[in-house]
Amino acid sequence: MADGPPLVVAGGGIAGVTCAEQLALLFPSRQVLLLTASPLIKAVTNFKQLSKALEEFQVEEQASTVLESRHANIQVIQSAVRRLESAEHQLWTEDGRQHHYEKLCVCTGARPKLISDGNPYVLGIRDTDSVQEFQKHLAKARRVAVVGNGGIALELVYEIEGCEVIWAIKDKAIGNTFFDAGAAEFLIPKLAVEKPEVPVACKRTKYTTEGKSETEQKVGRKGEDTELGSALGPDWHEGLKLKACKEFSHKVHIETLCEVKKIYLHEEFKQLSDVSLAFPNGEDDEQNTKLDQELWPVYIELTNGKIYGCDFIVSATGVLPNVQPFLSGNNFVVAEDGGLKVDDHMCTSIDHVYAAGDVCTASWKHSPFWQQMRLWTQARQMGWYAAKCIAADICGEPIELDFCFELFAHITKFFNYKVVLLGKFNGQGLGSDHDLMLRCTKGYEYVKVVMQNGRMMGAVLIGETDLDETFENLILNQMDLSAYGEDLLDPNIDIEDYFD
Ligand SMILES: Cc1cc2nc3c(=O)[nH]c(=O)nc-3n(C[C@H](O)[C@H](O)[C@H](O)COP(=O)(O)OP(=O)(O)OC[C@H]3O[C@@H](n4cnc5c(N)ncnc54)[C@H](O)[C@@H]3O)c2cc1C
Ligand SMILES: NC(=O)C1=CN([C@@H]2O[C@H](COP(=O)(O)OP(=O)(O)OC[C@H]3O[C@@H](n4cnc5c(N)ncnc54)[C@H](OP(=O)(O)O)[C@@H]3O)[C@@H](O)[C@H]2O)C=CC1
Repeated sequence: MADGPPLVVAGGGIAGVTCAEQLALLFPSRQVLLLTASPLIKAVTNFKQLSKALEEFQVEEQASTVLESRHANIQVIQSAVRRLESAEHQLWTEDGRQHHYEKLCVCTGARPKLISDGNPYVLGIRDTDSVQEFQKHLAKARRVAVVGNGGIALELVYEIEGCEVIWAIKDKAIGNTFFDAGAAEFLIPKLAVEKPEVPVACKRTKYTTEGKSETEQKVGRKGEDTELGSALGPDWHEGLKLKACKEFSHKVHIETLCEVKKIYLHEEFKQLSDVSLAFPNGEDDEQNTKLDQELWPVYIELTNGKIYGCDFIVSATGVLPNVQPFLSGNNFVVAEDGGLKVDDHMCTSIDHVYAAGDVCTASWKHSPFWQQMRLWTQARQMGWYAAKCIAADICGEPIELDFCFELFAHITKFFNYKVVLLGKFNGQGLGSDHDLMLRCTKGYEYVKVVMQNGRMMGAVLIGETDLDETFENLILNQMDLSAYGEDLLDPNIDIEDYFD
């Protein structure tokens, strides 16, 4: 192996592992060091490009030895980075060791941004440990409050069974990070019906811990330290028991246009006089009255004046990039959302330090159809592209921004529907200067396209619409579609024949 300081990657999630693997392939005779706080790493397997922008892959939690056996030049050190001395090209890990680097890529992910830190009744969901904690609480729960209106909240309210859910959202409609009110309206009826036994199959990223015995999984988990593991991802809830003690499927009560004003532990709540508790769905039935005469472990007061008792609260309120060990003594430029700012070569503001995945904020001038969202797909793409940029820098070669940053494309599943989001799917950044076209068949599909000057800028496709690839092409080629008018979404016209 060649002499000289190694190429170092910090973080064993999708971004870090993809970056390390790509570096190992690009520089087979150089040492690549992967420093990670978590004992298990996340590897992408069975990667398939479904179309120009949509991709499918599986993610496996693996022991670090599996990665080392795949790449002889990768060494994994399970110890968190504690300090970076960028001027000296060196960093220190928790185990007291010092590591020199030629190039460093920071891929330390993010952690839940909780509405209340240190409250034992407020849980966040990020990694295997936090899910186990959640499951433990849920098993005995009668009522849980979910705060937030993004990906985790959408998944949880649908997946939780046998427990009342109070869902508190800031917005008028559910799922604000992914949907508009129309799509929300389409999805809501699913909360009133039983969950199907067999979830819909959908081509997209999938999360597995296959190939590991239960013992290995236990051994692999971190101990009592407070370090975060890698983020979970698609289908993390599949195979998990998210069922509480009651016999019903869903019982979700949504409180819109409100935030959390205060959280009381039951001792504090008992001291309050003159307060009355709210009932889910406003029902003052016998059962509810009986429930609310009991003491709850925790009470949540909303800005709309209502107070609900519950067993615990899930704060599904977004993430904060894990940047702390890198900031002190270094002049990183940090974006408003707390991420390390990176340019179109994934370079941070510090020489020879790159960043990728949830920890970074893409601060280049974006393509008109792309935006950053902290998602698995983007973590993989950024990790891969960061390695290419590092290689180009070492070899003194130019490199252009990768095509994957041309078009935002995300496949996921909500409420057991396949969901595809393309481009400016919510008219992001377009102001009022855009039109919407809709096609909706209740319980079957919801199609929305965002148009500007006759060109397609984005789309939301819920259900089996088969329009993914055609719309992806129409957004990318910016064809003038004015002449087609409403025909564009006419279900009796085979749109693919027009454009393929
Ligand atoms: C419950 C849940 C469901 C999700 N569902 C989806 C989904 O359906 N689709 C989708 O696209 N995305 C989903 N996401 C988001 C997706 O999981 C993340 O965007 C993605 O995993 C981020 O990858 P990453 O490598 O940047 O960070 P992470 O996966 O968070 O990995 C960060 C790594 O850095 C390590 N680390 C942290 N600090 C240090 C340190 N100081 N030194 C060394 N190592 C450190 C951690 O141990 C970890 O290994 C979901 C996230 C959650 C929490
Ligand atoms: N299927 C998928 O693709 C999934 C993706 N994920 C990803 O995992 C990460 C974590 O998910 P999640 O935590 O749901 O984050 P998201 O960013 O998806 O959503 C956070 C939500 O919480 C709201 N919020 C923020 N602060 C508060 C507050 N103080 N009070 C009330 N609401 C608040 C946000 O509103 P506002 O936007 O107005 O600030 C937003 O609705 C995200 O990157 C997400 O994209 C997670 C699950 C599934």
